[in-house]
Amino acid sequence: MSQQGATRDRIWSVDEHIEDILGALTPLEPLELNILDAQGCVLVDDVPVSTPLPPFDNSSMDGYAVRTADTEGASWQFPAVLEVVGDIAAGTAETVRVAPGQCVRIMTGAPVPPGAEAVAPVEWTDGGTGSGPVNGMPAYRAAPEGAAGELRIFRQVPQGAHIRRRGSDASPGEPALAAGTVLGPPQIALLAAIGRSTVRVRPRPRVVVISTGSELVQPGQTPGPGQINDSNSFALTAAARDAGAVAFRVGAVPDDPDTLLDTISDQLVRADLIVTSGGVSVGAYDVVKEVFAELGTVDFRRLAMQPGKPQGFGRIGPDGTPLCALPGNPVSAYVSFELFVRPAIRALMGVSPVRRPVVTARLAGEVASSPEGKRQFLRARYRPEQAEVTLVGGAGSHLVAALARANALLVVPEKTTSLDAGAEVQVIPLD
Ligand SMILES: Nc1nc2c(c(=O)[nH]1)N[C@H]1C(S)=C(S)[C@@H](COP(=O)(O)OP(=O)(O)OC[C@H]3O[C@@H](n4cnc5c(N)ncnc54)[C@H](O)[C@@H]3O)O[C@H]1N2
Ligand code: MOO
Repeated sequence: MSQQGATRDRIWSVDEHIEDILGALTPLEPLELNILDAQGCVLVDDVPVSTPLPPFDNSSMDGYAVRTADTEGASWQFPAVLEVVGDIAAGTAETVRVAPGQCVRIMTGAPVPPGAEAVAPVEWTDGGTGSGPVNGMPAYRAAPEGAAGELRIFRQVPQGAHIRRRGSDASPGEPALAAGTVLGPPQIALLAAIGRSTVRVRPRPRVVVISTGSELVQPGQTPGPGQINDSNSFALTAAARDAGAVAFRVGAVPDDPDTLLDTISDQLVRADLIVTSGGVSVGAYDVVKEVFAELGTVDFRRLAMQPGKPQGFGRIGPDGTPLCALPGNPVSAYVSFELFVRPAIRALMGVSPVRRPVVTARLAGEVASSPEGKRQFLRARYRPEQAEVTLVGGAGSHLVAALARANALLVVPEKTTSLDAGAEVQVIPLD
């Protein structure tokens, strides 16, 4: 057999294909992004705390800033009586000194005035009403007189009570976030809190999704005889977004080499990765294979898996943009995406682990037969509470309705040709 023939006849394992794809990719160059645009991205540099958090001593309660000695022994029968000498709202810059026998009305988040050592919540006081404890303060506009007058405090106020100290959450020089952190909402909160408006991250890859097939029409159009709706471009675009990419759905291109080449050439400018579906098998109109096999930079292989046997991966265009050519059957395209494209997107983002976790579960029902020598990915419903998994639909790679009812893939290893009910199996949850 010729060398070429040997390569053509070779069957590659799922793991070999994943490793070849990952080995060919390097994370995208970092970009300075607005912190919200950086959501889900990986931080490239350590971010130190640049400003103390909280930035100044402030009150954690709506109440009165006091000198603690003035409240010593205060009780319901013998309240401390203090003069209210000011009113500090959050955002106020001016400060009033609290002298012995005085207090200042203060709001949550407002700076603690000099002289004050603690805050008495308004509920510990008469709120200046001259009667018993109150539940809150009247609005300033309705009762501006609440900012002055006499206040009774019914409890002794401990030193430092209800004061959030400057720097008690984070101090300058401490690490705020380490390089490699994936920015979720709490991390974005911290960046904003320390005053960072932008941050250097590996950006989300821009993924262009193109489906191929002259039989395809777009949802909303009426399929003619022999035509079907293009579902892959939607599934793959959604899956790319789910994996963290910025995805562009180009839609369906007919099985015409020139149209496909023109379309892809137009898309290269906005693509870090191109994903195609269809046209990779052995038919006379398998346009993706026809176009890219000729260029020589995309390798088409058969894998020992079901669904998803025919696969292509390589580089195209002047910048060597990576391209994943997935098979057209809807379940094959989706499963291939989960196994190969999702890790590729995560590798480009610098996120780890790149692969979805695999869990062990008990099989409810049986797998009557599975092809020997192929790793089979059956659609399934996984119930984590019971660590149990049930098959959904059959093995056919056209079963898109069953796919929509599944939330996991059940992995049947290459050497396994059937599984008994109750068997311990490997499951890839998809959510
Ligand atoms: N003689 C052989 N025929 C086939 C083989 C083989 O080894 N020898 N492999 C089969 C396997 S396995 C697969 S998977 C498919 C892969 O085919 P292609 O990637 O070339 O895909 P198409 O032929 O274009 O389409 C296959 C199937 O999927 C439907 N399809 C395609 N695109 C979409 C879309 N965007 N949305 C919805 N459905 C789509 C298409 O209509 C076909 O029914 O080849 C087997 N054949
Ligand atoms: O590999 Mo195909 O994906 O079995 O239908």
